Amino acid sequence: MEELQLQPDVHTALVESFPKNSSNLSHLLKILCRPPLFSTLRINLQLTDITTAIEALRGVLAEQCKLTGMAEFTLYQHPVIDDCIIIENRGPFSLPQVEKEIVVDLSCGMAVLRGANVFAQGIMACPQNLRAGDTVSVFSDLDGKCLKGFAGKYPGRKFHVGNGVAQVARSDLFNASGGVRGIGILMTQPVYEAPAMNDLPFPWVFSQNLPSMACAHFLGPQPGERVLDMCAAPGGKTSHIAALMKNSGVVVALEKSSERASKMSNLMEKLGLDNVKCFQFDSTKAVSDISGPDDSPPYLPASFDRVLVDAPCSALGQRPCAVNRLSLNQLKSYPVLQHKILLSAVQLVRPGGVLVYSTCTVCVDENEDQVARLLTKCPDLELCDAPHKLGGPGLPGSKLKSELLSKVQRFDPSIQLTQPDVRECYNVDTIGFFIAVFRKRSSPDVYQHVKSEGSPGDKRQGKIT
Ligand SMILES: C[S@@+](CC[C@H](N)C(=O)[O-])C[C@H]1O[C@@H](n2cnc3c(N)ncnc32)[C@H](O)[C@@H]1O
Repeated sequence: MEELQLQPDVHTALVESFPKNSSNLSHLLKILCRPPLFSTLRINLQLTDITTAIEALRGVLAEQCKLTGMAEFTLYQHPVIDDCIIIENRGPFSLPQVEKEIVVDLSCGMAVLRGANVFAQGIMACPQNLRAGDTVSVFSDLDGKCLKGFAGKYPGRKFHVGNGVAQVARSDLFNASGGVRGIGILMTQPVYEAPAMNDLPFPWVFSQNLPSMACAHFLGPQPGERVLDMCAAPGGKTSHIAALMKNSGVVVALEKSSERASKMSNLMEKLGLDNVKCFQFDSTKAVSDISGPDDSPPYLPASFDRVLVDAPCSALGQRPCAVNRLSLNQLKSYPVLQHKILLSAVQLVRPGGVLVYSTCTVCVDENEDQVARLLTKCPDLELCDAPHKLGGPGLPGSKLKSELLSKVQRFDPSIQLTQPDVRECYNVDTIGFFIAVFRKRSSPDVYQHVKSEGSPGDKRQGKIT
């Protein structure tokens, strides 16, 4: 695949929204098609230390490599984000294609590019005579048109993601009982070599992109505080925040989708994080003059020390992504929703408290322009420097004042890598992402409910009357 494919009107809108002199959008769309050259893992340092974690993970990944025949991977700790382990991936490799072809759905194809094996449920087409042990070439269906059970060589648009060894026969894949589960193809020669991250056998490890890890660190939650995560499922950042708080204080996690909220709640239980309270709730309605019972939403203004808005977004920073079927209406809906959630967030954070806004998209409307809009609407908000500089500055030519561009962090994988050593590129060759950190100044008329300067944590202890 050459370039991320978008609906034509979405592509036009994106081109028009990008400041003309600031970035090469076409180069960015090419990079978004490829996986990052690093995988990252977050370690819960409450449960283990980083040296032990690296040693244990090295052992597990070495076993994986023995099975696939790949060379071992290099692992090391991020120099600034102390709970982050970086793994160097490899590729792209130009590979021969073999006679037997497997076609997988697009999401499975993208997962293979990031190191996954092919799960049996992801297989759409395979030869009539496929047997366990056969060497196969794996292709990703581009248009979502390959029907499940197709036999023979699929003639539609597809691209090669690597070669592997079938673990099952065709008869096990497509049968009346819905087919087997588990690994269908063990990827021995993927176009990009990366470790398989699912099912790592340790309770202290969580597969997470570097900018996502940065969000919780930039939020800076402290043990004993009250923290709100307004768009929380599946719970990656919530669980990170809870771990950084050493499982003390309270993390309230709101999620609009009931299915996603319930999965998140199960994840928190599995991770043993008892300081998290999960609620299915619409965050645009999370602030009210009358609070919910038993610390459930909605909440009074200024109820939280820190608030994270990891907003619903167009996700146009996700990598690798060969095709995005987002409609123009969907694209246009995100800035409006994000602004509404942010306005609730601003009310819910206490004076002096911290608000972090993040998206996994490259769209200016959802990033720099959203920050500019919020600052105009909320004079009591101040854009701050994050504790670490990992991403680059905001896009010049956006609505954000030029003197503020260095305060936001845009993770733009298309920017020219200047470091000669690949090991220095892990902060750049990431998914596309954006983070802004705000602090709220005191503004008594807006926060008339708050009768003391104490933190909301104090309120629970009866210190605010
Ligand atoms: C980018 S995802 C969050 C990812 C999450 N923070 C993590 O790190 O795992 C955005 C989430 O916001 C949810 N969402 C969308 N609109 C919402 C709303 N009005 N209130 C609360 N959650 C919402 C979506 O269902 C989605 O799960």
